Amino acid sequence: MLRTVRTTRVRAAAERFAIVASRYNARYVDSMVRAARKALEQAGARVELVRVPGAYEIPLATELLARRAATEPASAPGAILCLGVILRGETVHAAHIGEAVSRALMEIQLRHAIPVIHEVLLLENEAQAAKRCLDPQHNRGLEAAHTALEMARVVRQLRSRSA
Ligand SMILES: Nc1c(NC[C@H](O)[C@H](O)[C@H](O)CO)[nH]c(=O)[nH]c1=O
Ligand SMILES: CC(=O)[C@@H](O)COP(=O)(O)O
Repeated sequence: MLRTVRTTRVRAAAERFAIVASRYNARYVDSMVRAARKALEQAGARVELVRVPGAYEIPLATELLARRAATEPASAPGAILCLGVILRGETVHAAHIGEAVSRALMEIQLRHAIPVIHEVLLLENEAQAAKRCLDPQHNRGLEAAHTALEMARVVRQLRSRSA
């Protein structure tokens, strides 16, 4: 008897990534968001975008996304991309924000074992921002997407080895 075997190709669920991006200096941050989102979606990923007022608010949204991943594994992102632009002004406020955000993002990454991609840029002036956010050759949002894709793979591989 001829038996037909029907193979069902089950598409792996599209990998998820989250982007947390500040609205401050939106001309530059939005360009990074567009580049990151395009690269991730071209890689077949689904992207959740969370916008916050300024760079200083990025860590809280990142922490809440990481906590949700712990209680809802299906929502766990392969990585969280943090995008922002901090421009130095007349005071040390910019440096304080940059230092606090960098420390917080590293703590979140290690506490939750979720890659947190840090592209919250502390810059001297708009020329530096234009080069890193508007120039396709140097767009740090694209860099963030590539790093996110690679780190998601690294974490998957390490977890499968220890399983
Ligand atoms: N000056 C910039 C800020 N300042 C705002 C802070 O991020 C924060 O929203 C405020 O201190 C209230 O908590 N934010 C940026 O992202 N970039 C800047 O250049
Ligand atoms: C990083 C900022 O918040 C920036 O706008 C602060 O500017 P200033 O140091 O001139 O108050």
